[in-house]
Amino acid sequence: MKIRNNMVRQGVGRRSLCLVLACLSLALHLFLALFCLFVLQTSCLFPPSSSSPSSFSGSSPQCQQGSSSHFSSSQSSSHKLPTSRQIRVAKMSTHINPKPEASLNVVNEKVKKLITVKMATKMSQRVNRHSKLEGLFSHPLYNMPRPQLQEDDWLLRLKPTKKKDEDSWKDEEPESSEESDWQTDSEEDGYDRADWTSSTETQPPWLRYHLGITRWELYDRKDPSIAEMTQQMATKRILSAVQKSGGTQLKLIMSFSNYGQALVKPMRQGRDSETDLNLFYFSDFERHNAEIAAFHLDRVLGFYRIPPVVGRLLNVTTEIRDITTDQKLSKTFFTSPVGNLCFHGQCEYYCTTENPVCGRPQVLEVSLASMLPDLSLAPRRNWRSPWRRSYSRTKLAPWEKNPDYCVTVKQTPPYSEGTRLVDFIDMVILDFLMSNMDRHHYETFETFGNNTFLLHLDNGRAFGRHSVDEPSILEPLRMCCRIRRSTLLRLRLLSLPRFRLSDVMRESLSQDPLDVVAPLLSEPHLSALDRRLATILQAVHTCLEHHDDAVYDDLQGLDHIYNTIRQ
Ligand SMILES: Nc1ncnc2c1ncn2[C@@H]1O[C@H](COP(=O)(O)OP(=O)(O)OP(=O)(O)O)[C@@H](O)[C@H]1O
Ligand SMILES: [Mn+2]
Repeated sequence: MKIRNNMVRQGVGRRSLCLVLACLSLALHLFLALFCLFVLQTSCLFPPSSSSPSSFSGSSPQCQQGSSSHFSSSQSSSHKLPTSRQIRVAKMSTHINPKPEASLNVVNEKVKKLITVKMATKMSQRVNRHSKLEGLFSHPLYNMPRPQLQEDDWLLRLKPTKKKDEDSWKDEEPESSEESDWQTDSEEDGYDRADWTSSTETQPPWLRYHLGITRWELYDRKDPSIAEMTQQMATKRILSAVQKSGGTQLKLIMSFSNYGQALVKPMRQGRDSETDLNLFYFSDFERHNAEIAAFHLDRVLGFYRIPPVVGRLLNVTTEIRDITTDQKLSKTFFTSPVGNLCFHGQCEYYCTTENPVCGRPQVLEVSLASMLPDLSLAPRRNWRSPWRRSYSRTKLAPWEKNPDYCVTVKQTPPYSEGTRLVDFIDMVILDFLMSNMDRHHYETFETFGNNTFLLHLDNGRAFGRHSVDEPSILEPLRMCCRIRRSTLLRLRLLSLPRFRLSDVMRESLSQDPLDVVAPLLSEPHLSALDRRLATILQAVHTCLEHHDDAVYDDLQGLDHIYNTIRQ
């Protein structure tokens, strides 16, 4: 009887425990469901704030409807007239493809949504933490007075609107100040309606970026258009994808509904796979994460000479195969033995079935670099680097045979005048830090003559190895012993624990949408940056011991800035 009572009591106790647990679990699920609903509703990317260096940070999120689900197979071209009436802060594109891969599309959209949610969480976490990057960018060395710009210091200028003479003005119907300078109503082919005027609020961010290019830099770090542009490249609907000719490896040009365009490089190998030591540098695959990291490094160094780059997850089916009008490209799609959608395109190197670019099963990581203004508007000059490498496996380049090579270079125009040599050394420093041996050429905007900054294009072969450094990249600095004072001071700043290059790079890269998939640079690559920075500073130190003119003083009259670093 006693035993039975005990059993009954135990039974009742267990049942009420189960009931409590069930209730708890129900409440928890309800809470989670409500929470998810809330997060998904508010999971828009944050609009950029002009005061913050963070690409996606800002005060309050803005949500908007995604663009229409209409697809077009027409190829964009630069002669088409522009679009987009308002600057939009787009949320991750949410179009639904009515075609067969609809279910896979839904999966991809979920991945994208997850990233958006994760990013929002990251942003809110970062607000509370001390930001080394913000500290760095608020330092006087990153806020130096900008040179007074003359009219011919701008790359592009808007044509002045025709001035009407006073009398005829009175006779005519006055024009609205809002009248568009560029108008299209080509919505039916997928492009936004264009209603742009000379007023910046009406222009899409990529146009404002182009209009902001000057003789001295590609963009102003504090210009909110830059963050808006990268955000749009990462999220906006893609209307066209075609192969880009030129260069050796596969690249695509993608066009967006607001007439913006990007140069796309796909992920071809694991982010952490180090380049085989037996490969010549020119045999290495390009890396999408190197293009992204190079943009961030150039910005952290205070150069602003790399077109803004951002990462994105693409759907190989709907965002490349289905929309391309490029016959050469479309012929090369195939499904791999494990069911991944692959393609290889047509180009000089690695465009073969043995070297495919593959989605998983169709999600592909890519880098998108903002396109520079069309060559017809802003022609560029291509310069051979005096320190270019030999493509031969046996021959040495001239600079490898002659220890006094720089003496000649210093006497040869354009290196004998202006800032060309120190600009070149800046590029050498960037390349040594990221171990880029592929700088055989560089470009400048023709209209600025010799007196301008150097574009640091094509960084796909950087960040290939973290375990070894490549001393030959630093040879121009060692041979010429010349460096800008402002560059040297920023390098010193970045070697201090308070800022530390690896820390600010980690933080800067965390702003990229792909960083939530996996860090864009692994820790060994980040530590390599600190190690290489120490090597550069040591090389400069050696120069300072032997040369009085090692430092090119670009801070004359700015002693207060110089003094803040010396202390
Ligand atoms: N952001 C950009 N906007 C416009 N043009 C660009 C941009 N980036 C690169 N280009 C142009 O495209 C050409 C090819 O690009 P890139 O050098 O990246 O390709 P690549 O295949 O790596 O070339 P290579 O094999 O010569 O190293 C460049 O020489 C440059 O003139
Ligand atoms: Mn290249």
